Amino acid sequence: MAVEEGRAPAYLLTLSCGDRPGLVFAVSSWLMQVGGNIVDSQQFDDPLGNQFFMRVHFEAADVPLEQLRSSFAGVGDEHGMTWHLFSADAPYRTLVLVSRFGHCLNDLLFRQSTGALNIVVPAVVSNHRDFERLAASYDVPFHHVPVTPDTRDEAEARLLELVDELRIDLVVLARYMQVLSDTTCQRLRGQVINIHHSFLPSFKGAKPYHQAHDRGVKLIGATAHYVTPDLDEGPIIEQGVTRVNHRMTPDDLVRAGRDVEAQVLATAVQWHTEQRLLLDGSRVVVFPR
Ligand SMILES: Nc1nc2c(c(=O)[nH]1)N[C@@H](CN(C=O)c1ccc(C(=O)N[C@@H](CCC(=O)O)C(=O)O)cc1)CN2
Repeated sequence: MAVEEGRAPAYLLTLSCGDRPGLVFAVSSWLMQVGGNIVDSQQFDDPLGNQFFMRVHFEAADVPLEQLRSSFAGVGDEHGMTWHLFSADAPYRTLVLVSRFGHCLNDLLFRQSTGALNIVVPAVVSNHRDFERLAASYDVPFHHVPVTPDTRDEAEARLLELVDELRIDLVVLARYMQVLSDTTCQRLRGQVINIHHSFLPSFKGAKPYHQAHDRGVKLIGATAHYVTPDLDEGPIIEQGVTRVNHRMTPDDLVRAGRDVEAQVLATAVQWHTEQRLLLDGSRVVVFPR
């Protein structure tokens, strides 16, 4: 996303630490020191965990990112902060994984092509070839990485190789139906977002729409979450629902769920790339627009 003509470069600072008086003063004093101008600032104090969370969008002329980082390090250390400081305009290098259902992949590629999402997609990876032509239609390289019980480790090694080779910032599981190993989840902690096709915690597993049909629910939904080794248990980023009824077959529910899945995933990716998500243990603090 280009810097607007005449505007100073913009940055995003996110931080979390044990709550105590003076944290906002410490951050705003540092911003004064570096000549930063606040565009937007949000904070949350988790009373149960006694944790403080903050997101600051600011502009600062003539101070390179690395200099801002080395300058803020002192503030971060003094207050025991976990912090991140990024350029607000740098697009996220996003690897998209898909299996047999392509509606979320298609939606992400379209939103990327129109600039609706600040991402670049250096590659699409799949354990099937169904969406090779879709990727080609967006000039995105396609990698077929088949997964069988015998090739699961090799497939994951290839995935991590691509993450390094392509300098990936974010991995999106856009209806990728293979369970990632503990090793891969640890290696990519906080960098993998999955779209699960149910309103979690209901209907975990591979066939949630059939489970929903059999249960006779009147609402179905989708959940975007960070991926952890425990299937469908990761910290929830965003959820959405739509109304259904007794006349609808499992296939009708699959069709009704597609748009919810695509919208929920796109929102989660947008919030992640705008540094609006901070992990609070097994929960996610969201600083929305
Ligand atoms: N470590 C994790 N990996 C993945 C997660 C996750 O939460 N943690 N989510 C899945 C996506 N998913 C539901 O959203 C899901 C995918 C696959 C299965 C499953 O049972 N897969 C079977 C094979 C199914 C098939 O080949 O079609 C299996 O792996 O044995 C359940 C839920 C993505 N990865």
